[in-house]
Amino acid sequence: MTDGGTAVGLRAVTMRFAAVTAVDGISLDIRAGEFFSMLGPSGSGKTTVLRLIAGFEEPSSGQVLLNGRDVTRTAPFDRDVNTVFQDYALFPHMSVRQNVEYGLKVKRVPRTERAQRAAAALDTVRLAGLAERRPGELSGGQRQRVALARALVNRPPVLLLDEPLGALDLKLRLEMQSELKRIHREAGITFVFVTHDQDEALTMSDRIAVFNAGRIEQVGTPAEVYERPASSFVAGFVGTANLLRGEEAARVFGSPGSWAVRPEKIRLTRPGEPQEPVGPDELQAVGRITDVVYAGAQTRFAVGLESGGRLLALRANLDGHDADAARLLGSPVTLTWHRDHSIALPD
Ligand SMILES: Nc1ncnc2c1ncn2[C@@H]1O[C@H](COP(=O)(O)OP(=O)(O)OP(=O)(O)O)[C@@H](O)[C@H]1O
Repeated sequence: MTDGGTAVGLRAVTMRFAAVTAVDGISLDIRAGEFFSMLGPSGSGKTTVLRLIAGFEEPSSGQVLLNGRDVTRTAPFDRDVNTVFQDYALFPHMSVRQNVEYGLKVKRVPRTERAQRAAAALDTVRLAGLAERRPGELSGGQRQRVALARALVNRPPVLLLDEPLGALDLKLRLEMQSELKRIHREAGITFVFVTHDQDEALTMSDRIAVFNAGRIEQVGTPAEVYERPASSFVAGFVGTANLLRGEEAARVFGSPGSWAVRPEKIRLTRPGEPQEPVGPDELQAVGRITDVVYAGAQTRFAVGLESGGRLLALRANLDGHDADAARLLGSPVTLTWHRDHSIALPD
């Protein structure tokens, strides 16, 4: 299934709810086998797009294609997709195994095959040992795995996941992120994953669509979206933008417009500190530290530039000296970065 064909296609899809345009003319191709994330702030239309793909909504205009077939007016149960929701929606009175088998039973799959497929799905999510428990006897992460197994047992070519990790605490969330990646690899099917968490999208996805107000601002690999954001919105939503505009930008970047540079690309040095030689392709700006945030592994410095504007710089806490970095407030500093890391933005 990783043949790179198109698993899901959207053609100029618009969805209006009374006065609200939730989805505004979106076109998109999701390739078979990819881990595709839809990332954006609350209300940007991600869930609505997922529901349009699942068939829970019919678009006001445009087309939805699954595996090349127009399914715009096809009922959800006639579409080759399964959805995993954030709230799991498990049956509390059934065992884990019964929950997983339920969909197959409805489809009248014979008992032996049902048992085999449920066992395989529970193996995939590493829950084989808990098959006879009820959902109430499981942790949040385990319940999420049951929900996944229940979808995987149908062997859908496309799995839709709506913030499936949203209810988990941070540690469990990180664990489930790598579990989901493994399951995606092993199942070899297309995952369409909705999240508002940029770290989650960056670490898990083959490609990301960044949503803003019902439109897609950029589709690209995590590195493309992070290193080469297509708009100020993307630069700000995925990572820290460090945006300068107009005259302030012109003085630092050498030409007007909107420019950004990622904080970790900036070298911060104080007068008297040993300086690496400044290369011909490096840009520099001078200013004073206006804020210091010690964050353990790294320290975040806000620097008010002499030429106007503010840039954030990150410094890895390599020698532990930043533990008392707050004393550096007000210190003059020089910021240096390679011009390849200057990002010109169209807006
Ligand atoms: N059934 C509905 N009736 C009316 N408005 C709706 C309906 N569903 C969604 N909307 C509106 O459409 C817009 C997009 O909603 P959607 O749920 O798709 O956003 P989202 O990006 O998934 O947000 P979140 O991350 O909060 O789930 C919002 O303004 C929302 O209020």
